[in-house]
Amino acid sequence: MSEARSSDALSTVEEHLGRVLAHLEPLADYPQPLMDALGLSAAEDVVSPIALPSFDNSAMDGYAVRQEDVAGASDDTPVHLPVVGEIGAGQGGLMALSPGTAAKIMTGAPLPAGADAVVPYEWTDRGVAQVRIVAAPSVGQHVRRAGEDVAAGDLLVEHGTVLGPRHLGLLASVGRTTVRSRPRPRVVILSTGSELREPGQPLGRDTIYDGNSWLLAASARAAGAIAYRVGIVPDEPRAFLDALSDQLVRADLVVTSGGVSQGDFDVVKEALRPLGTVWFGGVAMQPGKPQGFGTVGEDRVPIFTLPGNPVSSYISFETFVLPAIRKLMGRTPLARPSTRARLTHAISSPPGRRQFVRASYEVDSGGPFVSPVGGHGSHLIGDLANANALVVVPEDVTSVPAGEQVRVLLLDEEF
Ligand SMILES: Nc1nc2c(c(=O)[nH]1)N[C@H]1C(S)=C(S)[C@@H](COP(=O)(O)OP(=O)(O)OC[C@H]3O[C@@H](n4cnc5c(N)ncnc54)[C@H](O)[C@@H]3O)O[C@H]1N2
Ligand code: MOO
Repeated sequence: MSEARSSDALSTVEEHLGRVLAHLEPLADYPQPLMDALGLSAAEDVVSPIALPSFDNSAMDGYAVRQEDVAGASDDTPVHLPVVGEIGAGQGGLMALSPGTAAKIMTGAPLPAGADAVVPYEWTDRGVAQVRIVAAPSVGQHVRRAGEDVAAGDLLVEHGTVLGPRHLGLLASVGRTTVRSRPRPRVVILSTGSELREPGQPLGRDTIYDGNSWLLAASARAAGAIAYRVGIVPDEPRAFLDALSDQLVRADLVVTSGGVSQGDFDVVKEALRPLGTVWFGGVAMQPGKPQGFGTVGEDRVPIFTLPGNPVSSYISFETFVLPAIRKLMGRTPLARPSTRARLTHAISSPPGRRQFVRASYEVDSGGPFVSPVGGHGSHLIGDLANANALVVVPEDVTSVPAGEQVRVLLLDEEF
């Protein structure tokens, strides 16, 4: 962004999101230790270097046999075989089984050459020198064949897969120690406002606790980022710029809240405008109209300047910052997918603005339904905490009657 601009005309949500996404590229991938890759997007096709199982082995504790030696075994016609050895898991070497003999074998131990079945202990007298066998396995029974699960060269994890516990377990099982993936973006969060105090500190009559930096840091972490919550910066442009430049070294993204509307102490606007690299303007949405986005510092770190009202801040995060974090991480889809539900109570909405209505989403025998929670005020954080969804009312709609099917964003759903 080469110069600061602002305009009275509102951008649409899509225009602003486009403005944001155009400035972001996925972070460079590198091989990460398996545990660090949990929840990240794989940046390689992982092909198995080995087969699984990698050798024929026993599925039961019992005796390795040649099936033809025990084919007739029953309670009435038991078969007796000399026991020529014992093979535990992790032991085995290259032992071969001669015709007419059995070897004790434990679950997971390699099947000796010549053996083609395993008789479980339960079908025997568990003999040590000689074993009495009263039932016959079929050929191959209780044997786990090399390669029956995974063949060497199989594609294990496709590029773009979000790595979960089962993927990581599989990668470790084929001997991988790392997997190429995109790192978690480091998101620095700053709250501005001389009225703010840290939770735990005493409050005066004119001060409030800084809820936003926690709300935003938790949202960033929930989105998969590493969140650095810097906390409170007073309404002084110098202090804000100092705090910001201290943080840039560890930031892939900066998110501020407050100080971007029309007030006399709008510190973020005042401090960043002269840089000429941050756009400030209005977006046709409610809450969340005053927005800013651009880059700061030599490395052009992207910065979001979100409005200070807590609900505005949160909904701005959901609408713009969440897709940005997902783009940096190489995750798709970028935006939270929507679903549809029946609206239980009528709602009104300002013309020309996309409204995000806090709501509670449930499903009963009549299908999904959604009920507005609390009022419209952007300060109503108590109501926000009781919501699990946002009803999206389009810009050209000013009222929606009860019973209508509406578009809903489910806030706690993985995607
Ligand atoms: N004359 C106008 N006034 C306002 C307009 C407008 O268009 N014309 N827009 C309103 C809207 S909409 C919003 S949203 C807010 C955005 O204001 P700022 O981004 O400048 O935020 P502040 O003024 O700093 O704070 C607004 C409000 O939020 C509280 N706040 C701020 N930070 C925190 C925090 N970290 N934790 C909890 N609460 C916070 C702050 O105390 C204020 O009450 O502007 C409207 N005004
Ligand atoms: O847009 Mo403000 O964000 O309505 O409260």
